[in-house]
Amino acid sequence: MDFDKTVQLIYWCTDWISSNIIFLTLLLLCYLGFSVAKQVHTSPLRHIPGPLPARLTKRYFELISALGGMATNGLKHSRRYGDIYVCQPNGISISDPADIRRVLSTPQFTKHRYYRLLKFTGIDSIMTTMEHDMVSKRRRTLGPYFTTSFVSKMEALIMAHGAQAIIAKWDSQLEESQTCVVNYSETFTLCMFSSVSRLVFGQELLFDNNEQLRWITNSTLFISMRAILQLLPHWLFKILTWPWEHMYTKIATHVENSISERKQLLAQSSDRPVDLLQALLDCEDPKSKMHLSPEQIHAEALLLLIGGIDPIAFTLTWAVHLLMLYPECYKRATDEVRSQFSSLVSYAEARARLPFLEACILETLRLVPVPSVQIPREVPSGGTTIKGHFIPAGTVVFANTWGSHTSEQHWRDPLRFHPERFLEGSSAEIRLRRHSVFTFGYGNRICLGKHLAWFNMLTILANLLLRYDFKLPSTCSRADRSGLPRLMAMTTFLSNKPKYPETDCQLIITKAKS
Ligand code: HEM
Repeated sequence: MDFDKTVQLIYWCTDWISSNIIFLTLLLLCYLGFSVAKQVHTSPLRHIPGPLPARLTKRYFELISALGGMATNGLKHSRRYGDIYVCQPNGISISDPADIRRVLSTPQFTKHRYYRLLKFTGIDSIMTTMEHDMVSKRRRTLGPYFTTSFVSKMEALIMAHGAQAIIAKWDSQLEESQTCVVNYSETFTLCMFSSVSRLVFGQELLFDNNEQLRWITNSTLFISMRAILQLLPHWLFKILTWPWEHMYTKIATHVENSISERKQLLAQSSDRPVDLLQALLDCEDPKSKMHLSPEQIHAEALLLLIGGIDPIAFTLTWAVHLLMLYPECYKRATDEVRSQFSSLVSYAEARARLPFLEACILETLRLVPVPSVQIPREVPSGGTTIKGHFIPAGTVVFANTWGSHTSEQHWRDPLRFHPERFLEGSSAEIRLRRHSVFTFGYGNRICLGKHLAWFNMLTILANLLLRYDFKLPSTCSRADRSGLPRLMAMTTFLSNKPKYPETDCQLIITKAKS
C-alpha cells in the first residue's frame, strides 16, 4: 500500500469513528454493563456483601495496598460490611475471631502466593513456603532457637543493643541540657536495626548511623514496591525501583560476608557465639539430621533481618504514642515500673512484676497490629463454609486482624486504649481475649520471633519508663475535635507506620528523679 492510500485509510477511519462516537460509546457501555452483571451474578461470592469495585477487579485491592491504605481500608470495610466481605473478585476478608482462629490453625489453608513478594533469593524461607512438609521441617529445625529459653541466652546481647543502647544515647543527649527532644520512632528503628542485625549478622553495626537507617527504610520500601509489580510493566518497575534495589543488594551482600566471616571465626576459635547467625549455622532437623544449606541460611538470615526490625520498632512507637495519648495509663505504667525497680530491668523480672506494662503492650498489639493487617490464606480443595456462605476452593481468605481487633461485636469500647481489659475478668475471659489478638498470627504459622519481640519490647519500655519522664511537645496533637484521643496518621506498606514521624513522634524527655 502506498503512502497516499494509507493516509486516506486513516482519514476514513477517523471520520467513521467521529461520526459513530455515540454508537461506539453505547457499545462499550453495554460491554462493561454485561461484564459487571456477569461478574456480580455468576460469582460464587455474590451473596457476600462488599464494595462493587472489589468484586470487579483484583487491581482495586492491589492499588489500595500499593497506596498504603490496606489497613485503613480493611478497617472501614469491616465496619461497613461486618465480619465477612468480598475484597477481591476471588477473595474475602473475615473478622470474627472464631473464624480467624479456625482458618489460621488449619494447615490445609495454606499461605497465599502473596508471600512470594518476600522471596528475595529465589529460594523459599520459612516465611514464604507454602509446602506443608517444608513448614514442619523448618519449624522443627529453627523452632528451638526461638524459644524463651534460647532467647534468654542472648539476653546480654539483646539488652546491650536494645534498652542499654537507647539509654546511653539519650543520657549523652541529656548531658548537655536537662531536657531534650527525641524522635522516638527513629530511635526505635535504629535500635532494632542494630539489635536484630547484631543477632543475625553476628556483627556490631553502629547505632547512630543514618546510612543504616536509609538501608533498612529503603529495603523495606523496595519490598513493598514489589507489591505494585503486577500493576506496572516489568521494565518500568525495574527503572523506578533501581535506587531501592541497589540498597537492598547491599544488605544481601552483607549477609553473605557475615556468614563467611563467622565460618572463619569458628575455624580459628573453639568459642561458639550465641546468636541467630550461629543458630542458622548449627540448626539441625531432629528427624532427618539435615543442616541448612548455605543458600537456605542466606534466605533465612535475610528474612529474619527484614521481618524482625520494623514490627518491633513500630510496635514500640505505637506503644509510646498511645501512652502519651492516655496519660492515666502512662502514669500507671510508670508508677508500676518505678515501684518495682531501681536499676536495669531484666526480661524475667519484667514479666513477673510488670503486669500492667505487659497489658499496655498487648493492648498496643491489639489496637494497632503493626505487620499483619490482612493475613492471606487459600481455601483448600472441597471449599469451606464461613458465616453460612460456601466459599469455594482457591478463594483467598484474608484474616482482617485490625477489623477483628476493633469490632464492637467482639470487643467492648474497641477504639479505646484500655490495657485493663487484659487484666480484668475471669481467667477464661482473659485467655480468650489474649487468643483474639492476632498480631503475631495464629496456629501453625504463628510468628517464630514472637518471644524475641516480647523480650525487646518489654525490656526497652520498662527501662525507658524507669529512667526518663516523657512529655509531648505542644506541637503534637493529642485529641480530635470532640476531645477524644486521636491516633497519629498512619500508612501501611509492610507495616503500619506513622505517616509523619518527623512531626508526630517527637517526645520531650528528662531524667526521672530517683
Ligand atoms: C512485634 C514484632 C512482630 C510481629 C507483630 C510479627 C508478626 C508476624 C506475623 C503476623 C507472622 C505470621 C504471618 C502469617 O501467618 O501469615 C509472622 C511470621 C514470622 N515471623 Fe514475625 N513478627 C514480629 C517479630 C518477628 C521477629 C523479631 C522475628 C525474627 C527475627 C520474626 C520472624 C518471623 C518468622 C520467621 C515468621 C514465619 C513463620 C512461619 O511462616 O512459619 N518476627 N510474624
